Amino acid sequence: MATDFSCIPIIDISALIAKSDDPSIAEDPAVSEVVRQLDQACREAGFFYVKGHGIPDTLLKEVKDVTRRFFQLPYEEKTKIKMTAATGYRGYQRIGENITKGVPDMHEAIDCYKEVTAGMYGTLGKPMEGCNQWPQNPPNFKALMEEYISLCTGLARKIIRGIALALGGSPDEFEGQRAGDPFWVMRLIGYPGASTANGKPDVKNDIGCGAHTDYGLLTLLNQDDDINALQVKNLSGEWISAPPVPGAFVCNIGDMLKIYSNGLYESTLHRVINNSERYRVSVVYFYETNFDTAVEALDTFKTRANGPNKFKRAVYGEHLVSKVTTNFVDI
Ligand SMILES: N=C(N)NCCCC[C@H](N)C(=O)O
Ligand SMILES: O=C(O)CCC(=O)C(=O)O
Ligand SMILES: [Fe+2]
Repeated sequence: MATDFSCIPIIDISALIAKSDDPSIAEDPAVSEVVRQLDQACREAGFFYVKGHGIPDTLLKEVKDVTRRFFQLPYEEKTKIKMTAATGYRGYQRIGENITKGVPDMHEAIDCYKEVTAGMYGTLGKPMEGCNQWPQNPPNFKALMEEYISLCTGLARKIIRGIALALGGSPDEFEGQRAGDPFWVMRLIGYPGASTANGKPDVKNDIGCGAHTDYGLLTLLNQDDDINALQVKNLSGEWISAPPVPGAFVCNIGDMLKIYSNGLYESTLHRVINNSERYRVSVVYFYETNFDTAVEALDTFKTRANGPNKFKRAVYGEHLVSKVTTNFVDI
């Protein structure tokens, strides 16, 4: 449940990282303090920063630098890995191709998804079937991103174990059928500076990405240092800035975790407006449930105390497909 938060908390999760697979995790005082902070942040804002996460700063920078260099290439080069329905919505989309609530977003991106092989999830998974399309240069682009995805998957799993405890469940609540085989999405995104987007320097407020919620469990956002562009909506309808905190990820709750928590945790609306003159890059990793799992409120004392089920059960893959197949113009 979002409140009138005015800033987004920073949580040092190092104790949780150290103990996440320890059988005594639930009794560790330092972990309990992290869990308390996660619970508070998820209830009040649905957004928080994490530091002490263990992913090297050099890697956070490298994935952004490689992304930035890709977007500097001429359009003809970028469109060699064009995203279409036939590629399973994987690949490059130009500025204005992604639409949010009917309005074109002022960003370009490479979208990647966990591989879906033919017939893997029957008709449900058909639109997402395909392999990712990676740029040829630098030659280690694919390997670098796969390494990053693997580290983000491990990190998100650990944070989700903490969130399971925060919800009054067992740390294993999201293993197995729920998210033991987590689907993932990664978006490499570029937002032109205000002047480039408009052709003149004085016009502001072009929407880099319109107000939306994320679709799955937990998002790990690695945003450019020094540019303040991400905004998060609080209960009063005010847009609160989520400025970059170097070395930290911005984390936020997705629609599936809202359902699992029976609305105790909100998937908070957020948007991007790059009013700076500079081109902004973000690398966004989305940790999701199993593709074909049906999601409904967990049965823990906290979710039960929040009253009868507030949301209809949802199948994550259906939710994703309904978004992906309506998110783009002209493809
Ligand atoms: N996989 C995720 N969460 N992508 C978020 C993209 C948000 C913009 C999209 N046009 C929308 O309207 O959802
Ligand atoms: O670039 C950002 O800061 C946020 C992007 C985002 O919200 C998304 O891709 O879902
Ligand atoms: Fe988002």
